[in-house]
Amino acid sequence: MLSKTEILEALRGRLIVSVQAYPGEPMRDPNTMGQIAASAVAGGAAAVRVQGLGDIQASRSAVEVPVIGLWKDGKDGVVITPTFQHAYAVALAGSHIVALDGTRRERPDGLSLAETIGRLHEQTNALVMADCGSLDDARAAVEAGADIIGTTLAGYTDERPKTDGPDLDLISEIRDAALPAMLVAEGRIHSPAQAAAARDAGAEAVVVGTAITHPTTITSWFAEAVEG
Ligand SMILES: CC(=O)N[C@H](C=O)[C@@H](O)[C@H](O)[C@H](O)COP(=O)(O)O
Repeated sequence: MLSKTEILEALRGRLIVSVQAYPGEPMRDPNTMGQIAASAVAGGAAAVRVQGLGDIQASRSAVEVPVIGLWKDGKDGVVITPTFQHAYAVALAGSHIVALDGTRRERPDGLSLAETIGRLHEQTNALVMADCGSLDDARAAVEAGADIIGTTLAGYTDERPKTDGPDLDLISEIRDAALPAMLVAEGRIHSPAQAAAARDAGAEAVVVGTAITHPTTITSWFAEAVEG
C-alpha cells in the first residue's frame, strides 16, 4: 500500500487525467472508463480522476497508479461528493484520494468542510482533494485539513468569471499564498501549451479531462472548425 507521502510524490510535477462520461452518454460504463483510464496511464498519466463508485472500482483494477475518486450527485450547487456519506463511500470503493467540493458553500448534510475532512481522515486512509473556486475557498479548505487544493471549480461558482482556458490568475494567487497543501490545476485545460502554462503559474500537478477523454466535446471542436 502506498503511503500518503508516496501518493503525493507520485503526483508532483505530473499529469493527471480525468476520465468521466456524463449521464446518458454512450461511454458511461465502468468497464469503458477503466479502459480509458488504462490508456491514459499508458500515455503518461501519473494518476486518474474518476466519477462514481463503479468507475472507481473498475479503475482500481485497470491501473496501478493512484485513483482520485469522486461522486457527483445533484445538478446545482454542491454536487461533487456533496456529503460525508458520499465521501466515505468514495474512499471505501478504493480511492487513494477523495475529491470533494471544497467551496465555502453550505453542504447538503449540514456538516462543515472541516468536519467532513476530519471524519474522513479519522475513518479512512484516503487523502482529500478539495475542489475550490477561489483563493478564499483554498485558504478555508487548507484550514479544514485538505491535503490537495484543486482549482476545479474556478468559473463554476459565483466567485470568479469563467475564463476561456484555465484560470491562470487563480493558480498564481494560490501559489503566492504558499498554503501547506499541494496545488493542482484543473478545469478547461485544453492543450499541452495550457497545461504547461498552468505549471508555470505554480501548479504542482495538472488535471486534464475533456481534452483527453471526452470525444463528444473534442469532436464538436473539430466539427465547428470544419463546418465554420
Ligand atoms: C466543474 C466540474 O464539475 N468539473 C468536473 C470535475 O470532476 C469534471 O466535469 C471536469 O471534466 C473535470 O474537472 C476536468 O476538467 P476539464 O474537463 O475542463 O479538463
